Amino acid sequence: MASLIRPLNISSQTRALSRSTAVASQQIHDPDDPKQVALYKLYRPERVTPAKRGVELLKTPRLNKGMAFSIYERQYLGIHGLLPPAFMTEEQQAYRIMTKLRQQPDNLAKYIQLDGLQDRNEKLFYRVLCDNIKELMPIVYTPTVGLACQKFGFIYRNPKGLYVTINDNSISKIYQILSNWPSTDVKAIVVTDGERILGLGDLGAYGIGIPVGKLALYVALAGMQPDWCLPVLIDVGTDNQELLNDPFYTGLRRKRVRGAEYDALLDNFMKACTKRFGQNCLIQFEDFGNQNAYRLLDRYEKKYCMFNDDIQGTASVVVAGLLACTRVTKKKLSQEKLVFLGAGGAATGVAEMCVRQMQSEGLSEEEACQRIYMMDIDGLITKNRAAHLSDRHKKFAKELPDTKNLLEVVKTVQPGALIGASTVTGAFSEEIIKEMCAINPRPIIFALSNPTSKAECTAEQAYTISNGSVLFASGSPFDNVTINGKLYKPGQGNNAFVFPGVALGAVLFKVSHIDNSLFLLAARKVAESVSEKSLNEYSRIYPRLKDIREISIKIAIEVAKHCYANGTATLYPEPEDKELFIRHQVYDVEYEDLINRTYAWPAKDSMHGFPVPVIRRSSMDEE
Ligand SMILES: NC(=O)C1=CN([C@@H]2O[C@H](COP(=O)(O)OP(=O)(O)OC[C@H]3O[C@@H](n4cnc5c(N)ncnc54)[C@H](OP(=O)(O)O)[C@@H]3O)[C@@H](O)[C@H]2O)C=CC1
Ligand SMILES: CC(=O)C(=O)O
Ligand SMILES: [Mg+2]
Repeated sequence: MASLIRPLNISSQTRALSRSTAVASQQIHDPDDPKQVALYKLYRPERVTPAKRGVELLKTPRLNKGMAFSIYERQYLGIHGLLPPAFMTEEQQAYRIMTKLRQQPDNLAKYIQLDGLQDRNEKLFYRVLCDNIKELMPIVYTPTVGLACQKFGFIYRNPKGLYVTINDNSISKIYQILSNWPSTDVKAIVVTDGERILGLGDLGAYGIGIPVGKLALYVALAGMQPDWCLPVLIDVGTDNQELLNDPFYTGLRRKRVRGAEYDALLDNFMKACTKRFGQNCLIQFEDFGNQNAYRLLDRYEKKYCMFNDDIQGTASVVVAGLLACTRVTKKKLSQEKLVFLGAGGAATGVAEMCVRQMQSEGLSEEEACQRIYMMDIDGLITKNRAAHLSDRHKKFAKELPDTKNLLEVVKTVQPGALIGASTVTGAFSEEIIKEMCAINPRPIIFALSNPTSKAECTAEQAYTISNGSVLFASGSPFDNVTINGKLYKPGQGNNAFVFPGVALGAVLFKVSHIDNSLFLLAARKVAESVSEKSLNEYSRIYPRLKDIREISIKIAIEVAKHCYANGTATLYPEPEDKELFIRHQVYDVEYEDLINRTYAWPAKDSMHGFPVPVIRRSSMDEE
């Protein structure tokens, strides 16, 4: 421990470095600028002295600071003597957590430890998550969250969201449930019905882990306030027989309800949310099954402030990756041919956004669709299959023979990019990757299916088989790969680059509807955030994970500009300086002083009166 923690008076620059991701909110504070001070006072989040005291305060995760409570707080708030007499800074607590976490035997144990921390001390949970995002995102999010969902009944300890079931099918009942949630200031809901949890299929009520994980990223990657966020599981049963037989299953033991009753539940849910939390409450749909995802998006997108992350968020992040690739291939997206393995919500959303991007580059819609080839479980989408295709897929149908053979399709089409969102592990075989390399000097291969166990190929396979020429991305993270002494850093093509920023903009500027074109704007922001060094030195076509927080702010600014221009932003007066407005409201992972809760300018380098240790950045957090 002594070698890692050095008590000393460190310069503000060193501290800023060690906390760079955590304090984005304070980066432009200048107490000498009266304009900034005035705006800060106008936009600062409400602060009130907590009504809770004593043990009750220590058991409130949003307020608890453990041994970081100062002597004044301990005495004033009735907790003196309830804690060990020593004091710890937040940094020391974070260090202790990380040390223990790294000693856990596996990722599920790490997930459980972090889950427990979130239940005890919310601010410390986010502090640890923000400071170690590259190391911990695979725990709170894909791939470990998938395993946690599969084992949810067994590892269950505390509820972290709301459950609305088919037995609560009326607006008043759902309103009642929403009213039971302790925060009245909910501004964003992530909801799933658990039918398509990552690529793991129907996990029913165990799917609650996904909204919980997505909302943890709202806070960690965009600085949303935790009490604005509500995870919801809609339980209409499950068709997963294993779960129905599972003694620990936490949901309704019945087959899935479909049809009119299901639709009525969803309608009632949307109305009840709006009634309870207001018409600007954002509702993010997540991991709905193929037959409902697009249908519900079409049904609600013009009526509510909502989006489907798997369709629109994924589309945005994949187009971002493709745009970054154009800087290497020196070909516009509209000059590429693309083959998709999978034609569900994710792949179809991406294909449609590629069409929009190609149109912006001068192609007609028909010409753009001609460049896109899609395969589903029945094979290539061809004109022969037209009678059984949805309208969405008809426009991509090709005058080609039916085939289920991806290699044959790649040989026939000669695509520049191969994109997998199929949940088929290992579908991109050595032969297929070699064929892509024979066609292209820099083939684009995205294995987007989650979790890692479902990826169409691994990073190692893609880089090794292509001898490093591939422009690769995957939905779940892979380790770096070294070939012939050269280091390759696979980017994570995951909607986590997009949904936090879009949500932040939508919530802060009180957007009434999420216009689909926002996602194309977000894609361009993500693409332009990829550095030349990243592209040229490491073939990495996505930004670093630790940059997402700043990217989210950029995306939120784009959302604001676009929504004021098209009249969907309803926050008035329109903030003159949107960036400052955002930065003043994002969540700060530094503990607050609970008794001196004045509206003072936040101290730039508050040391809590104690020596502050320097925490070494995680070795995984390098470039
Ligand atoms: N990286 C990221 O950010 C994201 C990744 N994903 C991942 O993408 C995957 C798919 O998600 P989503 O589109 O929402 O799921 P869907 O269930 O909507 O779609 C899956 C698609 O894969 C097709 N498919 C299944 N088996 C095969 C096969 N053997 N050959 C060809 N196609 C096949 C299905 O065909 P059919 O339609 O005929 O059933 C369907 O079109 C998941 O693993 C998910 O985790 C999703 C969102 C974001
Ligand atoms: C990333 C994501 O949203 C998914 O795999 O479903
Ligand atoms: Mg999803």
